Amino acid sequence: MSATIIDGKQLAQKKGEMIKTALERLKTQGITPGLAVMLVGEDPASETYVRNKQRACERMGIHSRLIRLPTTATEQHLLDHVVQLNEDPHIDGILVQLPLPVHISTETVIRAISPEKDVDCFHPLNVGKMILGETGFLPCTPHGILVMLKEIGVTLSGKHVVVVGRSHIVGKPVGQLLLNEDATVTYCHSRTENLSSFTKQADILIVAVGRANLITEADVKEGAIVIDVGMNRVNNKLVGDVEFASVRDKAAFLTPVPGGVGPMTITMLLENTVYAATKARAVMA
Ligand SMILES: Nc1nc(=O)c2c([nH]1)NC[C@@H]1CN(c3ccc(C(=O)N[C@@H](CCC(=O)O)C(=O)O)cc3)C=[N+]21
Repeated sequence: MSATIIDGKQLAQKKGEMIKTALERLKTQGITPGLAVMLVGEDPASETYVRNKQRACERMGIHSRLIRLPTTATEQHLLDHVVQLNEDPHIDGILVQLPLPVHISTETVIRAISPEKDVDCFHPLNVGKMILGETGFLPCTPHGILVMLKEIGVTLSGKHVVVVGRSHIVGKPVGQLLLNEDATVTYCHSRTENLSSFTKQADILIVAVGRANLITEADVKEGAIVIDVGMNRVNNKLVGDVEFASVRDKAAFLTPVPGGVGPMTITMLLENTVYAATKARAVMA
């Protein structure tokens, strides 16, 4: 069997059209949602991601503002900017690109972002609401994955989802989102013993570790759905955490890297920005 490749780029475009319609409606009410992105330092991967986010905003007609700070910026300096953005009526969403330099506390900076403008859904208040299944922001990458799974029409209720990785940005929240969809969720991570014995049980395998080719065909059940969240640069080429060529012959569905989860992440960020704007300005999108 050769897996159906889930085209994240195409799906992101399709969802993008819907967001565009909402934006046009907002425009007629004189509203242009605004997103502020803060980038500290010069990490080349972060530069690429931020550029992609900005381009997406431009394409959609979302006002975007990039705030660049040098690696040497102090935590207070960053916090001052966050406070300013919290109060800025033109800004509906604030995203602080991670990772931050080690001398800055990520936790402190994220807590400083107004929960109403937290389009990443990283603030503890929004994380809590998400876990409780309350309405509000959903984290971008996990939400993008959920949308992909819904698009292929899989029933999530009762399915065994195995998540490899427990980061605050992908692993932990994606498991919680799928738990809310009545999936049975197993978390694996760097300390898991006999990883393969778990991954082979997965109906849906989500890999978000950051290690090229960690998962091979031997780790996957025949007919599984495999979602690859990895972004690894190997010999100047972007590859995921899943060995694409071999897993493709065993899985029923597989997401590519690039062109899978990445583009969906950006589209969900735009959706959150529009959501923030409609909430803040008490209008219907
Ligand atoms: N506060 C914060 N929010 C984030 O959402 C966030 C972050 N920090 N730090 C880093 C990760 C990573 N991330 C990606 C987004 C898009 C692509 C993406 O568009 N990828 C393209 C390829 C990009 C390329 O060519 O390098 C693709 O997969 O097709 C990748 C990775 C968001 N993150």
